[in-house]
Amino acid sequence: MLEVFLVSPYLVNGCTGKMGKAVVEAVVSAGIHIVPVSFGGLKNAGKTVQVGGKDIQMYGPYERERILASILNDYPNLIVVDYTVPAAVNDNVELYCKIGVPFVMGTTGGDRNRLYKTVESSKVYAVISPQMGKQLVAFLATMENMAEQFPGVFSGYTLQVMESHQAGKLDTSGTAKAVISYFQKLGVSFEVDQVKKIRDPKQQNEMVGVPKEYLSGHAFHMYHLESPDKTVSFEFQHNVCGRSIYAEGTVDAAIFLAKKVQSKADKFIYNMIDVLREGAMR
Ligand SMILES: NC(=O)C1=CN([C@@H]2O[C@H](COP(=O)(O)OP(=O)(O)OC[C@H]3O[C@@H](n4cnc5c(N)ncnc54)[C@H](O)[C@@H]3O)[C@@H](O)[C@H]2O)C=CC1
Ligand SMILES: O=C(O)C1=N[C@H](C(=O)O)C[C@H](O)C1
Repeated sequence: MLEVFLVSPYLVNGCTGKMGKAVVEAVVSAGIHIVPVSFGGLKNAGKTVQVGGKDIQMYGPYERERILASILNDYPNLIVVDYTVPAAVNDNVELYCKIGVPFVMGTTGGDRNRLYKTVESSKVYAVISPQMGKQLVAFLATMENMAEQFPGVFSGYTLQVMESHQAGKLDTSGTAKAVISYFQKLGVSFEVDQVKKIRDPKQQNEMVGVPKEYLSGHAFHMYHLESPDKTVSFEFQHNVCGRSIYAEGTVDAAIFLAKKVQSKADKFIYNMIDVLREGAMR
């Protein structure tokens, strides 16, 4: 039987940011309709900006409820994509849940426990993940499997974590936090505040090896494990330059979510491992 699937229009919040722009461009090139509205910070409120060849009307923190409700009325299949800032995560999720609009949350940080509680009590469909890149999601899934199958296998090992991102990144890597949670299940004693964050472009280029052209948009991660007697060590690295891997994954997440909404799936909250497992990443 042929699958009947209505392509949903997407509204991308934070569309003037690095990820917001990359996602709008990926959505446009996938031939999906962009709703020409976006919620951002105060700086752009009231402005019309050009992103991905579209004129997009920006709104600040005020009037958001009225605007989003009216957009959902005009576009009942709407999917919201959020790439804003950690400080906006919880307010945004509360708004999406209040209005009842399905959303993809790519923004990291904020109070993650509160975020999940809000979504759980609202029965709004959502994909929430600090990492949208297909191969990186597969790495997270592998770590999750190892932690489930061999809990405690790295007990006594010491862990060092380094992450380097563009100077403007406000929080500690959400991906590193996820990986650390798996290492904790594997028996390693390590807290997120022990992560070495590198935000200085000179150090990033000279010490970490980030190419100069990607200093303004990169995500390099290194995890080094060592046995108590220092005779055994492990190192995991994932280094990403640019934004396209996440933008493509976000489009996959939004298409996946639209299908879940339209099929009235029993489960409401998904992560990218769910999207990958269902074969929904191109
Ligand atoms: N899930 C994933 O795979 C990825 C997640 N990210 C996350 O996405 C988020 C955004 O990253 P970038 O685009 O690099 O940041 P950015 O700083 O380039 O963009 C942030 C955007 O948020 C807007 N903004 C500022 N204050 C706001 C507010 N109060 N409400 C709504 N919008 C506001 C800014 O105007 C800007 O458009 C970060 O949390 C980052 O960690 C980034 C890359 C991949
Ligand atoms: O801010 C970024 O750039 C990134 N954020 C995500 C995170 O915090 O894990 C994903 C990737 O590291 C890029």
